[in-house]
Amino acid sequence: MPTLALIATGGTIAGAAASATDTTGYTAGALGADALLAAVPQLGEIADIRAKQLFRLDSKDMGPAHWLPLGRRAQALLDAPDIDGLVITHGTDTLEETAAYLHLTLDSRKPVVLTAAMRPATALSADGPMNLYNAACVATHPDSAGRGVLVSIGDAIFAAWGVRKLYTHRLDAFIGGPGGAIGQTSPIRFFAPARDTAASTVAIPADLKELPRVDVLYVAAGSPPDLLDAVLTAGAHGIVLALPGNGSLPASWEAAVTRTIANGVPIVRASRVGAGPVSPRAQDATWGTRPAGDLAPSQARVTLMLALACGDLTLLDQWFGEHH
Ligand SMILES: NC(=O)C[C@H](N)C(=O)O
Repeated sequence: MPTLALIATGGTIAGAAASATDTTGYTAGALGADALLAAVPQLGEIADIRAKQLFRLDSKDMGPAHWLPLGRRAQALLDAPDIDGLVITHGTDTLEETAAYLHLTLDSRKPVVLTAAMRPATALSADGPMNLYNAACVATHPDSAGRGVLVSIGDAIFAAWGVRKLYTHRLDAFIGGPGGAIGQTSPIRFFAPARDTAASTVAIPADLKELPRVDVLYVAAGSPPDLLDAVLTAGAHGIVLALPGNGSLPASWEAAVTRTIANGVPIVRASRVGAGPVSPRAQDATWGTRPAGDLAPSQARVTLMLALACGDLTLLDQWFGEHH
């Protein structure tokens, strides 16, 4: 029987409310890893699971300060010869950021699967137990190896790269590139063959205490470019613009963006639209901007933080340009 490590970080999957019909007024992360496992005795049929409670957070309160220890803990478990795969339970709100961080920093061919839930564990028809079960099935499946970090939620499997939460309430809240499906007739099916994702991972400096600050600016119709000054004054080392449409930079922003990049602060063109890639434009060469490709602003920010942490912005051209 395979051995899986489970890292529990909180989220709605571990949420508890006062009543079974309350799906909004609950405390995320109230239940520990043992309670999550106890709710799914069937897990014992597919793996020997070793659980570790790392955080008990609503993922709205997670950030770079949590990614660093989570990543180090995950790497140590993946390096252990007696561990065959890793499942991480997480809140849905910032799951896409943690997934991107782990995807770019974990160095292992063993499966790593994040899972979450949209209803608290105490709810009628809670979705967490099935999601956890499915995540364990994915993490023990031979086809999951070498795919980088995966996300399993709502009977779907997503690659971490490009996954995003699109719906505030739906149980299948996430979208992403072609991943796979989990169903009754064909238990686990990946839509594309595995690719070697090892080439896209980076080794962050072992003594790194914090990731460089990168801010996301939401550019609404008529938003003034002096928003850039606000985040630069606050100490941003990089900026991601959540721009209208296909990462369309308003004419009124061009001079300030070009000047900011010339002063050594990289700027990424992402889109505030909920789905679809941002394509390269000829003007990127003039402005110095980089298009975010398949990544939402949230994941583009993580990627820029890591490139800055490694002191190598050329990593961005590889990361934004590729499907991982
Ligand atoms: N569905 C959820 O998990 C939402 C919750 N606020 C969290 O991200 O922790």
